[in-house]
Amino acid sequence: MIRVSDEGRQPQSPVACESLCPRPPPSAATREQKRLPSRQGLESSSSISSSPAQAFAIGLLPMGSDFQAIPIIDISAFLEKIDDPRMGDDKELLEVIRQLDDACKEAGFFYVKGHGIPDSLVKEVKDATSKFFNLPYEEKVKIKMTPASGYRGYQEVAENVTLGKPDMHEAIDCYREMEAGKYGALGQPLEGSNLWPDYPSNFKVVMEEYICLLGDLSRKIMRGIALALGGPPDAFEGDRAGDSFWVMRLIGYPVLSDIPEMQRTDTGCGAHTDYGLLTLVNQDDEISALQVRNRSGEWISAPPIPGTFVCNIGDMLKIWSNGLYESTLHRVINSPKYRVSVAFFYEPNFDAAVEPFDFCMQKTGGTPKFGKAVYGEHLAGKAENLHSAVRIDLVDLERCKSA
Ligand SMILES: N=C(N)NCCCC[C@H](N)C(=O)O
Ligand SMILES: O=C(O)CCC(=O)C(=O)O
Ligand SMILES: [Fe+2]
Repeated sequence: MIRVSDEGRQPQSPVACESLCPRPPPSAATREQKRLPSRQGLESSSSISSSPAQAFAIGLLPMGSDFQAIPIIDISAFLEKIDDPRMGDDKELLEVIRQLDDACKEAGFFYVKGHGIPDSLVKEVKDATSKFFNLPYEEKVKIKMTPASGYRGYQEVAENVTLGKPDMHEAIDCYREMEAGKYGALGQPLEGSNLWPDYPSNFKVVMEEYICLLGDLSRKIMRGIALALGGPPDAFEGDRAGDSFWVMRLIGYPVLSDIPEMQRTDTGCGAHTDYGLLTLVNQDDEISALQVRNRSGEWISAPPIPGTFVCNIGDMLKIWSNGLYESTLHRVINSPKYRVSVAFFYEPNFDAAVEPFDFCMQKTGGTPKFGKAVYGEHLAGKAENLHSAVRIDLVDLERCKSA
């Protein structure tokens, strides 16, 4: 494990971030770039090639594939330009957008490198997470997640359930904080302040800085995805995800032998799709346990690659793209060593109405493949299922214990 000092650090804010640091409204110049780069530009950049990957981009092959590995995309050139109104004819930017389009169509998963988040911060986040999970149980439950905490805080092993089966991980869940009453009865169950542990002492500062930077990085990647879909760069801004109801899960996967036998199941996290727009996973550097399912039903490994985040598409992007992009099933297998992973979910606005974009419908037969969803309803449905399942499992466990 990398040694990181616990000294309090001040969040540096090189960029303005939603919900933690106020962002200035987009300038007139930014607003004007709507139609750039042109779809023509994108399509001609794809159609000159005949490789299978590029054929996906122009719709010659059926969507999805039996991918055997997750593509890696270097976004460094793209990051510098994606907020620049003159980006329209930039070749490097168009190339990254083409790669994003291929990856979203083929796998729904990709690694990003050259993302600009300092390596030291990426490590510090994992290190603080691992220090917290190393604490005795009594310490960890001081920030226990309950309905009263707005489902924010610490969940112990087996409390999270996927498809009725307890997951072999512990976690801290954080959500974007919202003003009481802002989203009425729908938002009320998730109202509350995030619960931060006292130890390690830099925990809150490090996490808030990280959330701020990952929110901005995600917004930029979503501008690229909007262009890849053939839409305006700000398609996911404003009412859609301009006020993202982000989620962060700090996760620890113990080795099976450290879990009481009667509690054990065979997965760290059962097969699922993510709920929102885009997930960025900061994986343990050493352990390969994340797996992604391809169209043939094979589980393809997404091993850690230092200096990258694993990105994947959520259910709401599948709807907005009218199925052009899929939210791919993935799972985490039990690992031979304690594994830490930090997932940042960049989600739509809590009250975003999600329905297929016209520009995506035009590419997919002209009719909507999905009905309209409200993101907060989708999320509340998930949370409700998870938590009713938790109660049932705990009752069962108590029964086992007393039998
Ligand atoms: N916000 C997200 N995506 N959280 C990821 C957890 C997914 C697993 C969960 N047990 C489930 O069944 O959904
Ligand atoms: O632990 C991981 O690598 C991924 C976790 C995940 O898929 C999730 O929390 O949604
Ligand atoms: Fe996931």
